[in-house]
Amino acid sequence: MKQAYPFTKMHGLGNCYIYLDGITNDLEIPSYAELSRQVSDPYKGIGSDGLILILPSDQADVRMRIFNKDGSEAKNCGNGLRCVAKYVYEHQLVDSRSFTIETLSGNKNAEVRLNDGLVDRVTVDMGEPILERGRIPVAGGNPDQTVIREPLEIDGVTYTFTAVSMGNPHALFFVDDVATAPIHKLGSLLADTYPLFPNGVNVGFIHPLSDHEADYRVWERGSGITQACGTGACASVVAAILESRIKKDCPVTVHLAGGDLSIEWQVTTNHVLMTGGAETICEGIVYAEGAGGK
Ligand SMILES: N[C@H](CCC[C@H](N)C(=O)O)C(=O)O
Repeated sequence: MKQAYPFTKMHGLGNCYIYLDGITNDLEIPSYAELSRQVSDPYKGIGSDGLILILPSDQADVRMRIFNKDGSEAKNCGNGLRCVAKYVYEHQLVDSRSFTIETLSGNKNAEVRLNDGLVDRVTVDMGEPILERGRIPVAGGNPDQTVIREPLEIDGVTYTFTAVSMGNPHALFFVDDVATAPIHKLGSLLADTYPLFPNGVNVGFIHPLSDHEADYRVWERGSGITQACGTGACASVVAAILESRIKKDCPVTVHLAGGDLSIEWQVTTNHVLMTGGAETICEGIVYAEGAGGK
């Protein structure tokens, strides 16, 4: 039996999700994975990169769960966190401009900036990057070591990548021009079922332009090419610093297809700060199977 659920469609630099507010409304949905596949479909659904749930939390001010277009659940989502922060502030679900959001990769501190009473920019402390091979994870090798400039041969061509997790895994390939990056070839091969990445991987391409600027494009695990990836922008700056291509501890403007993010890997805290916009596109009602979500 289908039930009607209020939704809000939001985007962070064009990385759009369907948001369901499980604080204000009772969500009884048998499968969030199936709902994500349904709402993400541009023809039979609403059209998005996935589904994000805003839920009560017993360890933070609110909780975020994020499902990719294919229904897989991820542990973090930078663009999603900024949109969740905008939503919960503007709907008075939090009572301060600074608050915490629980994710499967830990609690994240968010701070919103207002313009005429609405949130126009959000800074999220994305926490410390995870660099150990076994925790990213990347298969093989020494699980305690980092993965920096690792060779990967595909069809007779040797690529090199650096791997970073922001709670979700990223493989970063450095290129001379993101417009000619092998995003389809490597993204479609590596993102979801390649043995080297047991949990899949978000495949990113970064072109450092200076110590303070970089171009970045992404093929996301579970969603394919998206306009932007917040965790990926964080991971790309970390990878560029690990490869000594840019200096640590200064904000880097990362140019993504859908817009810019400011990313800073702080020396003092070892945390990565992400600052950028969040937009509300529309609100509506989606009809989905009801009863008992998980
Ligand atoms: N596809 C990602 C989740 C969404 C991350 C991205 N949209 C962001 O803004 O960080 C994964 O499976 O790890």
